[in-house]
Amino acid sequence: MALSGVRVLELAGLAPSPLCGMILADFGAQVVRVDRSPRSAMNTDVQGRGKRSLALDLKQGPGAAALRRLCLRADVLVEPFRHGVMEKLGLGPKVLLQENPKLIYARLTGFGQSGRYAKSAGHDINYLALSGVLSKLGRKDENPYAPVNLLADFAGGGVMCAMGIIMALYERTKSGKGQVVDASMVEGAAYLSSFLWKSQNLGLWNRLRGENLLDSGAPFYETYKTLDGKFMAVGAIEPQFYEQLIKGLGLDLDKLPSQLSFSDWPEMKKMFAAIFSKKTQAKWCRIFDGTDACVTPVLSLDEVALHQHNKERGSFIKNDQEEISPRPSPLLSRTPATPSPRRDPFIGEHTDEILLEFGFTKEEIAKLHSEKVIEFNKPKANL
Ligand SMILES: C[C@H](CCC[C@@H](C)[C@H]1CC[C@H]2[C@@H]3[C@H](O)C[C@@H]4C[C@H](O)CC[C@]4(C)[C@H]3C[C@H](O)[C@]12C)C(=O)SCCNC(=O)CCNC(=O)[C@H](O)C(C)(C)COP(=O)(O)OP(=O)(O)OC[C@H]1O[C@@H](n2cnc3c(N)ncnc32)[C@H](O)[C@@H]1OP(=O)(O)O
Repeated sequence: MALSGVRVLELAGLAPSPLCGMILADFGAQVVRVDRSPRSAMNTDVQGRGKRSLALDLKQGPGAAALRRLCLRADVLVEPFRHGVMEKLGLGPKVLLQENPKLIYARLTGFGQSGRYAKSAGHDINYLALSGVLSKLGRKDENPYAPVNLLADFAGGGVMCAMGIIMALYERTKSGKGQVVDASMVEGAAYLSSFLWKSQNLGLWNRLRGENLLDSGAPFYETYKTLDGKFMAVGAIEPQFYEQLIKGLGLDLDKLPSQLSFSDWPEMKKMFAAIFSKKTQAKWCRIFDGTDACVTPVLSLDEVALHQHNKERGSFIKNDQEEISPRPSPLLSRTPATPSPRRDPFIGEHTDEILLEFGFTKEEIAKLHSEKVIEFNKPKANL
C-alpha cells in the first residue's frame, strides 16, 4: 500500500483527527492511537479502522517521557488539542523535533497555532462561521445552516491535515527533514471554498443566500420530494442537460421562461415540485437513468450500498462485524488502500505489543504499568 512503513502516532481526539488517522491507516500506515486511561476516558473514536491503541497517561512525567521515546521512532505525530496543551506537557514541536528532526508534527486544530482564538474552544460550526463559508449555506430567508460537521471537521480538517502530512512525507524524501503541519480548520474550510472566492466575478453569488445558482436558488439545482416521500436530486446546469430534464418532466421548453430568468425561479420550483410529487422515486429513476438530465435519487445510508452503480464499483465495504462503510477513496490503480476488516480497537488493547515494538523492554513496560502510567485492556476471549 502507498503508505506502508510509515509509523504514525495519533493522539486521541474528537472527530477530525480520527478521520486523518483512519485515512493514513487505510492507505497502509501503521497507526497507533494514543489514548487516555480507559478508566478516565470514553472512546470517542468511531473511525478507528486499522489502528491499534496504546493507553498512556501523558500527565505523568514517565508518560510524557514515554511519548518522547515513541516519537524517536515515529514518522508522524498527529495532535488534536488546542494550542498550548502539548507545550504544557513538555511535548511541543521544539522538543520533539530536536530529538527527532525527521518527525512530521501535525497539529490539527480549529483556529490554528496563533491568533487570538488559538487557545479557545470551538467546534465545526464555529470554524465554518469564521471561514466565511457558513454565511453562504442555507435556504432563502432562513438562518445559515451547517451541513452536519462535514465541512470544517472533516473536509477542511481531517482531510487537509492528511494531505499536509503526505506532502511533508514526500518533501522529507528530498530534504531528510521533518516539519510542523499547522492544520487550522478555519483555514482548511476557507481554502476548500476557493471556488466561492474565485467565482465571485462571474456573478454566481450576487444575490442573497438561497437565491443563487448553486445554493438552492435555482429550480434546476434542487431536491424534490417524490410520491413515496423520498427525494430526487436535480443538477441540470448546462442548457443541453437542462433540456433533458425538461423533457423527462414532460414539459415543453418553448413554453417555459428562459432557464436563467432569476425572477421566474420561485414559480418554476413550485412547478417542478408539483410534477416530482406525482411519481415515486423508482419511477423517476426509470425515467432519468441513462439520460444526461443530471437527475439522481437521494439515497439513504441504508440504500447506497444496494444501488446498482455503487455495487458495480464496490464503493461500499463490509467488515468482520458485517458493518458497511465507504471504501477508501481515491482508488489507486497499483497500490489501492486495503482497509482492515477488523473491528476498531478498544482503548489500551495493544499497549504492551506497541511498546515492545518501539523498543521498550518487558521490565520497563511492567514498571510503567505498576505506576499506572499505561493500561492494558485485552478483550476477554469469547469462549
Ligand atoms: C462537532 C464535532 C464534535 C462531535 C463529536 C461527537 C461526534 C462525539 C463527542 C462525544 C462522543 C460520544 C461520547 O464519547 C459518548 C459515547 C462514547 C462511545 O464510545 C461512542 C458513542 C458516544 C455517544 C460518543 C459518540 C460521538 O463520538 C460523540 C458524540 C467537532 O467539531 S470536533 C472538533 C473539535 N475541535 C478540535 O478538535 C480542535 C482542536 N481541539 C480543541 O480545540 C479542544 O481539544 C476541544 C475540542 C475544544 C476540547 O477541549 P478540551 O478542553 O476538552 O481539550 P484540550 O484543551 O484540547 O486539552 C486536552 C486535555 O486532555 C489532556 N490529555 C490529552 N491526552 C491525554 C492523555 N493521553 N493522558 C492524559 N491527559 C491527556 C491534555 O493534557 C489536556 O489537559 P489540560 O486541559 O489539563 O491541558
